[in-house]
Amino acid sequence: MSHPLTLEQIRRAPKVLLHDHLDGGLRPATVVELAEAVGYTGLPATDPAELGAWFRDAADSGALERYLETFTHTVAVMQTREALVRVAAECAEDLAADGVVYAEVRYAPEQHLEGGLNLDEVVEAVLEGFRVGRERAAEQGRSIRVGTLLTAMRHAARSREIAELAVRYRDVGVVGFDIAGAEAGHPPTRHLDAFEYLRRENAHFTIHAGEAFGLPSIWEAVQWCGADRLGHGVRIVDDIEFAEGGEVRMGRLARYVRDTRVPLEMCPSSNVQTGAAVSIAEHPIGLLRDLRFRVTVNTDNRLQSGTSLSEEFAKLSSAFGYDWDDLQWFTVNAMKSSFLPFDERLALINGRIKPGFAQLKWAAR
Ligand SMILES: O=c1[nH]cnc2c1ncn2[C@H]1C[C@H](O)[C@@H](CO)O1
Ligand SMILES: [Zn+2]
Repeated sequence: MSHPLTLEQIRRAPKVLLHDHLDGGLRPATVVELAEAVGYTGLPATDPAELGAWFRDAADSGALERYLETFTHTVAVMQTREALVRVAAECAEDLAADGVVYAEVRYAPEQHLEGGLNLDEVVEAVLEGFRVGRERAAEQGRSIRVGTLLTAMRHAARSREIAELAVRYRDVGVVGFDIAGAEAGHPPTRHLDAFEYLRRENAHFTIHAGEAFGLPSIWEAVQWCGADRLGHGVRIVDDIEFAEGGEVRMGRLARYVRDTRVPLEMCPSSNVQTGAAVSIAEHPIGLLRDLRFRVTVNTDNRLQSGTSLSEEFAKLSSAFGYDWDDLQWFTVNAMKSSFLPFDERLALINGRIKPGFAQLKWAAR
């Protein structure tokens, strides 16, 4: 096995992030300051370092439902325009500092109405925040592009409304739609109306599926709802068997997902925390990459996992011996799978990703 790449090396690579939650990526210090500003007294700690540790521990629960409870605190402090602008601006800055050149960041507008904002005002505040963050990153010599995905919560009943919101803002920074939240008991077909509407509108969407629930959820997302991508999708391995002698046998759904190049937005650390994977070393990403599924690497929730995209890649590089070629493969997969227009995807692949990796590989000779 070759030497694993170091975190510092990986930070320099031009990376692409497709699955990152805005309300799962706040800086701990910002949570503390915003809570103080809005009079939220429910935080489990007010020291930023302690609070960061609390989020990681609490999210380390082994169950998605418990993991999701931690969002009560971040969502509570994201109820004003100022808070949303600040959180989005810092998100863009933090991703750019980590070497991310293109990101799709998601959040659920319906969760940010408690302070009196309406859905459009929420979307506009977040778009403004990304604009501010992008400018600040540019001033520091880092260029990042951020697209937004609007999420509907799968236990709620506002998905059609949120899908319409995503279409309304699609020319000004919103690039797609998603559903998230507790998966078991909330199948994607409950939101079929929203997905059919989006398809009629030629719009893009991804669905969290195959994380806390298995193949039926993935099958519904792909075959009934028409998802362009799968959030996680890790349980697709339930449709892959090893015969004696090591021969791999894939079921029809696994073959369909691989053969039609359905992108899998894999989030290794998050999966270990929610129990969707046993450990990073045993994460199905190793097998799925070997079988040439269209795998991408993502953070999910940087706060809850105490991670960054570079750290996710560093962990994978240690566990699986991934080198620059592998990282470039994951990155090009992600860029190809983004919801940007094709010519813009190509421009990022040829103008930033390939030259960036070529330079790193040249320096490592
Ligand atoms: O990994 C996840 N699975 C399902 N739902 C999730 C995950 N990470 C975050 N969420 C939820 C909690 C957030 O409040 C919401 C919108 O970002 O999405
Ligand atoms: Zn997620």
